[in-house]
Amino acid sequence: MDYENKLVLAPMVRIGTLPFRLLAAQYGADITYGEEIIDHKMVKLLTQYGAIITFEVGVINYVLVECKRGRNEYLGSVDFVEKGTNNVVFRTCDQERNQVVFQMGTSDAVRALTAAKIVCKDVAAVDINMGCPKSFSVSGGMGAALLSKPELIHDILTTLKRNLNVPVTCKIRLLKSPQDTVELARRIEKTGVAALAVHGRKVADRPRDPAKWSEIADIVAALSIPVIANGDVFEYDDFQRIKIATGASSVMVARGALWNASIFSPEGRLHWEDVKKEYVRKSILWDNDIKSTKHTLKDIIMHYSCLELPEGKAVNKSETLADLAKLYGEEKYYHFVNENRVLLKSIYFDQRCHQNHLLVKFTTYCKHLFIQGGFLVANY
Ligand SMILES: Cc1cc2nc3c(=O)[nH]c(=O)nc-3n(C[C@H](O)[C@H](O)[C@H](O)COP(=O)(O)O)c2cc1C
Repeated sequence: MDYENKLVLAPMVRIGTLPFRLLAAQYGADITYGEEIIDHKMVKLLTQYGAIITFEVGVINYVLVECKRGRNEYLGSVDFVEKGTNNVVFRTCDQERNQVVFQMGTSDAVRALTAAKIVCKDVAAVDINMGCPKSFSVSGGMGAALLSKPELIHDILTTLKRNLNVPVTCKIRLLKSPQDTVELARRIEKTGVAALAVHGRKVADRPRDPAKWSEIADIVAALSIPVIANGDVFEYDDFQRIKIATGASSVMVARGALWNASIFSPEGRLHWEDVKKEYVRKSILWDNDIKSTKHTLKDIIMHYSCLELPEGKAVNKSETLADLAKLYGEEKYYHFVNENRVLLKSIYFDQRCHQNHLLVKFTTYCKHLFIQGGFLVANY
């Protein structure tokens, strides 16, 4: 993975699922971070039987339950599914294999490595979130809590770096003084990370406080690894502005992309209503989780309009992707995608039963063009 001159979609909880990442990539994002996933979601210690590894802690026998990786033949995706609940914790696909970053929340090197090993063959890089100020993260010793524990940072990053074959990075916030941030960044660089993303705000700062690009510049000047600058990029021209102001190798954008993912397009932004519709179609195509789809739509609507208006209320009331398809006039598309999924899956399985590998390969290829390409379906 190359971190020079890249436009990067920032990690965003409940937003950065597969459809949103592909949307950003379609408009020009080079690297797309997934939403933060807590390592506990990938690996669990349970006091029950029937799992992969058992070991003793004190007098109790624990089992390590890992998320199961599988190809979803319906969608053409790779799913990591929580055992027991069958909830999809992380969904990706071959199309984004070389640009998707798996971001993780962790407070423990061994657990982080166990979780990262489950996904590392399907992603371009693994990143550790060291900036989240939310109490859920900090109280669990994750996110911004790590910023005051350089030994633990070192432990986590070196453990991942030594044992994974993909680049390892982390994303930090600014510390109280520029000197402290630079010192921490230097320690992080020594762990061998491939790049460092810096959100130019301090832990106590609010999103409305201006990002401190000059303090990102101090870090860039002190390091030789690529720095990814993040904070207050709202227009395409801001990519260049922040690069010049900080000297950073690459630029990461969160809210600017959430509100209009076509921010990455050098040809200029599309109308947000069109981008939103494209997001709905991609959510249908990849059978995105309804809660996350609604959450993303509500964030977009709140920015441009108001949730109390009819569209916002209708999104709130929607219970399924079919409801959203109806709301956005995408019913034909919804039925087309779902009917053809069933058809392609049945051909695929039929042929697999006959063990005709060439036919299976051909059908998989057609399916790839047909379903994953999205454009064929989207133009329907
Ligand atoms: C809705 C939302 C969710 C976020 N979730 C994450 C996350 O999962 N991991 C993370 O490191 N930062 C997360 N952030 C922080 C952003 O990645 C980014 O650092 C911050 O918003 C500053 O960038 P911006 O000024 O371009 O918005 C989130 C931000 C937003 C707005």
